[in-house]
Amino acid sequence: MFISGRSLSSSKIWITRQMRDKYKKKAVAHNYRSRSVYKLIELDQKYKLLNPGNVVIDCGAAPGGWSQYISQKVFLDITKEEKNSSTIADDNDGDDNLIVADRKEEQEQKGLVIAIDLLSILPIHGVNFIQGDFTHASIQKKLQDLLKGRKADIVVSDMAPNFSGQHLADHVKSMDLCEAALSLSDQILKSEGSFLCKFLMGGTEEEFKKRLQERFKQVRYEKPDASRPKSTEGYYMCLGYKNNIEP
Ligand SMILES: C[S@@+](CC[C@H](N)C(=O)[O-])C[C@H]1O[C@@H](n2cnc3c(N)ncnc32)[C@H](O)[C@@H]1O
Repeated sequence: MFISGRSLSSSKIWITRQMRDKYKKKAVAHNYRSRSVYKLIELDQKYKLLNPGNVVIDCGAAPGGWSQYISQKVFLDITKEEKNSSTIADDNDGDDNLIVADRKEEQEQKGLVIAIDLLSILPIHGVNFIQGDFTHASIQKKLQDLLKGRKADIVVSDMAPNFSGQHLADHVKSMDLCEAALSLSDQILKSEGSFLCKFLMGGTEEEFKKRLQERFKQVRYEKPDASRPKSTEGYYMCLGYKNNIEP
């Protein structure tokens, strides 16, 4: 018997795994749309990637877990910080709340988050969503239009191809998505900007890493705790874009 393309026994295994998965439980408890948000959170905590007022591009965003977290960091951190300090100074007749509102408005004006995916997503506060194939010139043109000449602080890509079951073919498609994300970064990243991309291992990732090293001061391989050990996925975390690369 099949349920949504899975046999009954593999569906049972999938459901049991989901129920046991600590990141899945955390994502539900914190209203995140994906467990994979914890991969980004781990890397953000380690490298301090995302800050209020940043310009961020999220490639392969559906269902939206990463974009939710990015939006919180780009638009709302300032509110938390200011609220904490206003708890200490509580004798100012609400002046702190005005400061919070002003600073928040300032960040909302400065910050820009653009998310792209083949699939649609439900709206997320502050996130400009483009539906379409990231590798198509028309989609990248829409992205450039939204940027209005501004440069990005960080480009993240959690894009993954539909798994065909043929490991080598999936690896090649995954590296093509990485190449597309890097090529966009060459056009829009600020000097000293960051780039994070997921890939499926399979042999050519070392070649790709060399090209990253030409462009960034630091390139590290990462396998966040939330990335399932059995999965062949890994991430390249790149810091300090050198900005002297011809696109
Ligand atoms: C692992 S999911 C991303 C999960 C996301 N980071 C989150 O936290 O919700 C990978 C996504 O990449 C998208 N994707 C794959 N190829 C793409 C392409 N060529 N253009 C845009 N999105 C693509 C898929 O549609 C899929 O939604």
